[in-house]
Amino acid sequence: NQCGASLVQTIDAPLPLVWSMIRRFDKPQAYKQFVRSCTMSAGNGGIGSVREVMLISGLPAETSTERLEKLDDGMHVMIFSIIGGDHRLLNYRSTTTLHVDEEAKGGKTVVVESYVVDVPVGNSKEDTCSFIETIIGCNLRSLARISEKMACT
Ligand SMILES: O=C(Cc1cc(C2CC2)c(-n2cc(CNC(=O)c3cnc4ccccc4n3)nn2)c(C2CC2)c1)NC1(C(=O)O)CCCCC1
Repeated sequence: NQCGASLVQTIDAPLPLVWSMIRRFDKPQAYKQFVRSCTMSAGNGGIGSVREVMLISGLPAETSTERLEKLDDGMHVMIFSIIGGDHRLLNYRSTTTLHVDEEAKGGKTVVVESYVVDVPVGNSKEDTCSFIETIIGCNLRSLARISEKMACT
């Protein structure tokens, strides 16, 4: 029993700049505010790499082990899955793609992040989606803030 959805964030910054932030599999803390640090336990950031994510203190979970499934610098697609950690997200898989918003002059970037995950026993599909989408929403707004600030300078 899985749930999933897609979230969209428009960013007023050039696609290459936004992509340079997203593609750093070894540095999720660059814009994910619940992440304290990250170390690579396999690979050097390319496909098949595995990262050990340490969360900020005060959260129910402390760690997450995640594997990079796809990183396409031509199509601007990144896919990672969660393969371990002291949390309750099983079979979580995230797909993030970047697009240029042709309508907006000055070339804005549209980020689309989709996920699927098993609904944990004891939780409803709605609760699970709401829980995950709150965090993804924070991450995408943080990415927008940081990218737009970098684009200004
Ligand atoms: O951004 C982050 C960092 C991140 C990663 C993690 C867990 C290590 C995976 C957490 N977390 C999770 C938990 C323990 N609760 C669960 O497991 C959990 C699972 N089902 C639920 C279903 C319904 C209600 C509550 C649920 N509760 N304690 N802390 C956080 C805390 C909540 C803010 C942030 N993670 C994602 C990313 O894009 O990197 C985006 C969000 C999804 C995972 C990937």
